[in-house]
Amino acid sequence: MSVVILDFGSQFTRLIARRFRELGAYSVILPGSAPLDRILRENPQGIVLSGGPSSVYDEAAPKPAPGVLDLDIPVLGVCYGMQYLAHQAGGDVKRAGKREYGKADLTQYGGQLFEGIQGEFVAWMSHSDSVTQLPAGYEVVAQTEDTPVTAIENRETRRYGVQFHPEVVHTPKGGQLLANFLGICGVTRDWTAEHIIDELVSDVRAQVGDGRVLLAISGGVDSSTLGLLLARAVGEKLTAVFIDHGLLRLGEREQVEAALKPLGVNLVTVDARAEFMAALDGVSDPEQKRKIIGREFIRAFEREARAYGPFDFLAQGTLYPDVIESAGGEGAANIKSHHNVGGLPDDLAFKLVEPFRTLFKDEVREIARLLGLPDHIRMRHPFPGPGLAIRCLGAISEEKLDILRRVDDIFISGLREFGLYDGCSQALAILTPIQSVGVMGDERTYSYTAALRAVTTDDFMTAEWARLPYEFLATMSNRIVNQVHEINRVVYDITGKPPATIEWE
Ligand SMILES: Nc1ncnc2c1ncn2[C@@H]1O[C@H](COP(=O)(O)OP(=O)(O)OP(=O)(O)O)[C@@H](O)[C@H]1O
Ligand SMILES: O=c1[nH]c(=O)c2[nH+]cn([C@@H]3O[C@H](COP(=O)(O)O)[C@@H](O)[C@H]3O)c2[nH]1
Ligand SMILES: NC(=O)CC[C@H](N)C(=O)O
Ligand SMILES: [Mg+2]
Repeated sequence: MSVVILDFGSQFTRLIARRFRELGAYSVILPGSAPLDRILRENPQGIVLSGGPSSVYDEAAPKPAPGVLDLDIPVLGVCYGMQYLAHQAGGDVKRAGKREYGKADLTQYGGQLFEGIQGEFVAWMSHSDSVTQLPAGYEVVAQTEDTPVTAIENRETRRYGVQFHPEVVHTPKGGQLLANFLGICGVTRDWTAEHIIDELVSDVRAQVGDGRVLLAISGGVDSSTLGLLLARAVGEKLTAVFIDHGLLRLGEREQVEAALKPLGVNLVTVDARAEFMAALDGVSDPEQKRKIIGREFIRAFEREARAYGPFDFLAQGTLYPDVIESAGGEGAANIKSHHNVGGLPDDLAFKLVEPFRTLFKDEVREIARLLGLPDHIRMRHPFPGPGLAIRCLGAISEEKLDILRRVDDIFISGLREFGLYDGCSQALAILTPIQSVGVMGDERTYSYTAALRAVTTDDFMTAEWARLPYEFLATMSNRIVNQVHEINRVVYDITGKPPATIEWE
């Protein structure tokens, strides 16, 4: 039993599935045009039609396959999906005079979808078209100032539509609305992270068969959790490879080895420092750096495959944000090439095993908890695969990496010492190429500026800069300038994501 989500190209389709998972419901995303028999194979108790960039009145507008809307099960249309329901039932959809983008308050609401919801309802909108004429059998159940038809329902046929996006965090009561839809569908909400683990294990077994797997492991939460999952799925056929590319933090190699040992995965550490440094020599463009790092990772895995292999599969702890930022979504823009997705070389000889590709970080942490990953790894701040290379702006050098390593160590140890580490989702130091004038011990200095950054976020898709106490920042600034002689100025980054990103490159 499931809910089938038909994808018409929205940026948020995966978030609908994610909200259902949070509510304990199992859902499957299929292409918008999936044939009826494919949908029926999922035993759907309800169908969601996602949003999308098209307009329903366009000739080429995507549609569900014939017969899908004749099924006698509840259907929820979101944005484009609602417009499609209205259009298909004989209503009218037109380009609205006012485009609604961002937050809107519902001026009134009621009906089955909103049952039990009270108080103000903030809805997040992103549309240019609106339903201008209601089809027969439907009634309007919510409105905003600019959009008279913001939610519709037809109780008899159990067809529902919302113009806003209940799946995004900016619609705070959207989860309740989706829960109401699950109730209307009669879905039993017993789908838990344990089920997800069982499903991932059986998917991996089906994909890998008798093949051998090389797991790219970093000591971070995603790949360590994957290590435990793969140990359960394929056991002995697994070799975990940790690359020291010379871009790690102070003492990190030893810490990672010590942390991974008790997990019982078969671990190989590879020293690839010379190869990475040679390949990055003189390269200053951030995308080029990322592509080179992606390629060097694969070349290093290939060398290990020759030594310990052969391996048919390369397993990586890739998450959904890595994919979408690397332009992996339908029509999505390339923000930056994550080394494990957009940075992969074209001639990749391994087949990829990436069971977490559709999940978000907090979901992986929940899986990690159930698989028994120790908390010090589970709650560790993420550290990007390209490491310090994307925090040492412009062309890197051993000297610059060494400066950055010492600054980073002071900042991260300081956060722990002051009990602030767990309150931030991620913290980092950046070495800027800016040199400026200072005065130390009555002498003129002309040295580098270090930047500190700390953010809070759940899913790393959006983030706030952390409001660290001034006293703490003052202590950090003092320690850094006193202990790292190459630095004479420290700044704190006060930009959210968007408009900035978490890493500076
Ligand atoms: N030094 C490394 N050696 C081997 N594989 C790595 C290394 N760094 C990253 N990877 C691979 O790239 C993937 C993506 O890196 P990413 O940093 O997003 O995840 P992570 O390190 O597992 O977790 P976290 O995000 O918490 O740091 C990892 O899951 C892992 O498969
Ligand atoms: O393994 C990785 N390979 C990469 O190429 C990469 N780029 C960014 N990140 C991490 O992803 C999250 C979002 O970062 P941004 O806001 O900078 O895009 C943050 O947690 C970043 O540290 C990466 N992780
Ligand atoms: N987000 C959406 O689904 C948008 C639907 C449609 N393209 C509109 O602009 O109204
Ligand atoms: Mg990492």
